[in-house]
This record gives sequence, structure tokens and C-alpha cells, in this order.
Amino acid sequence: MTTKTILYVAIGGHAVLAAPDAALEGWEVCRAATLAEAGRQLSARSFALGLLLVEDASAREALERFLHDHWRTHWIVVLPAPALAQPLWRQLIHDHCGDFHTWPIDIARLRHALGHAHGLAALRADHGAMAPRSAAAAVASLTGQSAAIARLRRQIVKVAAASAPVLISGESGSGKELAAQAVHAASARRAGPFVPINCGAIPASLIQSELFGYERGAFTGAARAKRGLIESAQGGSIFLDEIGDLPLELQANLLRFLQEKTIYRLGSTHSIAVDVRVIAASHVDLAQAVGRGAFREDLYYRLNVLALEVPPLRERKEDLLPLAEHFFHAFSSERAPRVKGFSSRAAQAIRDYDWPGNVRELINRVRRAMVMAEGRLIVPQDLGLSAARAPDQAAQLDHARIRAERDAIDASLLRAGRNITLAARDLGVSRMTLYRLLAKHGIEAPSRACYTGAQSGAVAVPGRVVTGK
Ligand SMILES: Nc1ncnc2c1ncn2[C@@H]1O[C@H](COP(=O)(O)OP(=O)(O)OP(=O)(O)O)[C@@H](O)[C@H]1O
Repeated sequence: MTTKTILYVAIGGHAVLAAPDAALEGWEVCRAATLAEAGRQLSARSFALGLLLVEDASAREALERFLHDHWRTHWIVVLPAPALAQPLWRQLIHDHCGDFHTWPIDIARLRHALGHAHGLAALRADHGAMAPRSAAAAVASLTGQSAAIARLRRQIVKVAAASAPVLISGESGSGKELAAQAVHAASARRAGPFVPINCGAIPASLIQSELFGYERGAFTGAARAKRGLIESAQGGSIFLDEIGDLPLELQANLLRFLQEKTIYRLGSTHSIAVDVRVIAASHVDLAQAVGRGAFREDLYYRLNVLALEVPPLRERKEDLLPLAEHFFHAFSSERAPRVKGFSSRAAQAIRDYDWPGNVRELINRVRRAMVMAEGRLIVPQDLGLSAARAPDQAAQLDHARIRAERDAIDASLLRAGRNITLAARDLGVSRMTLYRLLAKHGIEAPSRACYTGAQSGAVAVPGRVVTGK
């Protein structure tokens, strides 16, 4: 019989005293009295199952970070009943916990829940799936409270359940790869590999053999046969970042792979069947690249079956401080011990800045500030940001920026005869971005509010992703 092991985390004195030992008879119990101690135990060994006793509902934020970091464990939480009335607590349970109980503990029910969870954990272990327990846990890696990021998380869950290719657009550093990882982790392929490739970073002369592999003797120096990256993603997902940089002749090979689900290694005439989901990303507008002849139209429609767009940080300012806090904690081992957090001036400077390098730039600035700060709190200069502008100046600038944006959209729609595709092209943004801008400025969208992906029959509607047949 296998030993039933559990990590038992009891935060708060009474909880420890009222420990439900009767429910844990026959279990090997490893105890922790703080989240930090539990974190240390989890970094030393993995636990399929964790029981978390929470005495005080005020610990929610710390708990959320902890559960976010330790999603591989199946958590059962015992908490004060009043916490269930709070939306944030309900969200935490929904996103991170397999089951919940309230004080006082019903021992029989808890014993049953633990046994049940242990059975399921054993099944998961049999399948070797060290993957998120649920789609919700997989998308929780995308930190942010804005409506835009919440919508993206919902779209990822839908897209993950389908099997068609995914095309992710968004500016550099906005989180496209993280979104792709979440699609994979929330999908049925999560136990398989996730293989990321930056098409722009591999020299054109090597990319064919890297992606498709080669046979022995295929070229001078090919002493042994080698599997390509697509083959190495067998059963999982391949993430083709900067797909717009793929040379045209390789685009044809990729298209063949998407259509036939087979590949040919360089120097071979034998086809190899490969079961891999393609997730592609681009920071340039691929529709425009098609227009310029730099990207194959047929490949574009093959890839663009399910489209996701990661909005730039400046369009989701509500995410800035939660993200900054998140990275402050994530990199806490690097910070000077005296540095305790952000000053209100730093928070204001973070909100005022436009973040052209998106989340990647935010990470870099926060890490730098954590090392460089001289006081207890990070100030704007530590982040390399000038102190916040006087509020009236900032407001004027915002006002001018918003007006200019609205005027440009109005003018484009007029020029394009209210055709969304033409107006988006005219403005140099994707159609999804234009729909978002229309909503932001309260401009009524032209009546044809959706477009059809020609080959795939897919329909993309703002805020929703719908697969065609
Ligand atoms: N919402 C988020 N929550 C937490 N971390 C994030 C979030 N978005 C992005 N990141 C982090 O920001 C960094 C940049 O993100 P990522 O590499 O996914 O961007 P990208 O759009 O793929 O960039 P590029 O186009 O340059 O390849 C990564 O370290 C990623 O983990």
C-alpha cells in the first residue's frame, strides 16, 4: 500500500491547537506553521496534497501569492466561514483550491475529502502530469486585475480546450510567451512538452534543420541524424515566436506540416507523423505583412484560427502596481534587506510612465530598484523614472493624447468608409486593437462587428474567441 503523505500548513495559533488529527490518522504528516516554512518544505520535496488551515481571513494576499507559486500541490483549505462572503476569497478558492471547509471542522467530511483527493493525486502521478490542476490554475500565472487581462485569461481557457493553431499578437515584452505557456498548460497536452522557438533568433541557414531535423549525411558535417524541434514537441505544443521572421520558403514547409501533420527531415524522403499543436506569435501585424508579400496569406489563415491579443501595459494601467508588487516578491531574494516596498511617489511614477518595453521593462526596472534603493522604500529615481509630473500637467497630457487618438480613429473610419479592416490597416493596428479602441472611446462599431477567417471558417468577435469548423 502506498504511504499517504500530506503537507499540513496551519497558520494562526488556534488552528494549530484545534488540529484535526483524527482526520489524518494513517497519513504521513509534514507540518509547517508559516507559509515561509511550507515554501521551504515544498522546495525540498514535492507534495501532491496539502491541507491549509487558515485562522485569520486577513492573510489572503500572502496566501494567494503562496498558492500561485505552489500550484502543483492539490490544496484543501479550511477557513473562517465569513471569508466565503468576500469575493476575493471566493476567487482565491476557485482559482487555487481543490476543496474548502469552514471552521469548526467536520472531521468525517474532511477525512472523506482527503481520501478522495489522495486517490485523484495518485491517478495524476500515474500519468506523469506535473501540470496545473485546472485551467484556472494555468492562467493564474498571468498576473493582473484589469478587465483586459481577465478577458485574456478567459479566452486562453477557451482556446486551450480546442486543438486548432493559435496566433498571439502583442507588443514586445507584453506577455505573449507567457500566454502561450498558459494555453499549453491549460490544455489536454499539458503533460507533453512545451517547446519555445524564437524564429527571429535562429540564423536563416539553420532554421530548416533546427525545426525539421536532418538525416545523417544530409549536408557536410551531418555525421548523425538529428530530430528537429517540431518532432521534439511530440504530444505537446510548439511556440513559434516572431513567426513573421520565418523565411518564405520555410513558411511553405510549415504550412505543409499544418495541413498534413507530417514532416520530412532534411535529406529524407520518409514522412514522420507528428502530433504537435502550433502556437505562433508576432509583434508585427501579420495581416500587413501579408499585404506587403512578406508573409504567405495561406499560412496566415491557417495560423489565425484562434486569435489572442495581449494588450500593451499602457492600456491596462490597473495591472501596473499588482505586477510591480508581484515582481518585488518574486525577486525578493535579490533585494537589499532594508528595502520594504514602493513609496507612493514611485507608485505614481509607475502609473504615469508609458512602458514601451511592457512587462519585461517593468521587471527590469523593479529588479534594478530593489538592488539600488538606498532607503527603506523605492523612489522614482531607483526605477530610473523621473518623479511624478505635477498632476495638472499629467492630466493635460493625457487629455491631449486621448483626443489625438480619438481624432485619428474618427478620421480613419471616415476615410475607410467605416470598414474596420481598412481603418485598422490605415491606423497600423490589428482589427482587435481597433475594436478595443472603439470601445475605449465609446465610438459605435460599424455594423459588421465580426470578420471571417477565410480558410478556417473561424470567426473572431471582440472579447470572444469562437472556433469554426
Ligand atoms: N501578466 C503577467 N504576469 C506575470 N508576468 C508576466 C506577465 N506578462 C508578462 N510577464 C513576464 O514578462 C516577461 C516578458 O513576457 P514574455 O516573454 O511572455 O513577452 P513576449 O510578448 O513573448 O515578448 P517578446 O515579444 O519580446 O518575445 C516574462 O518574464 C513574463 O514571465
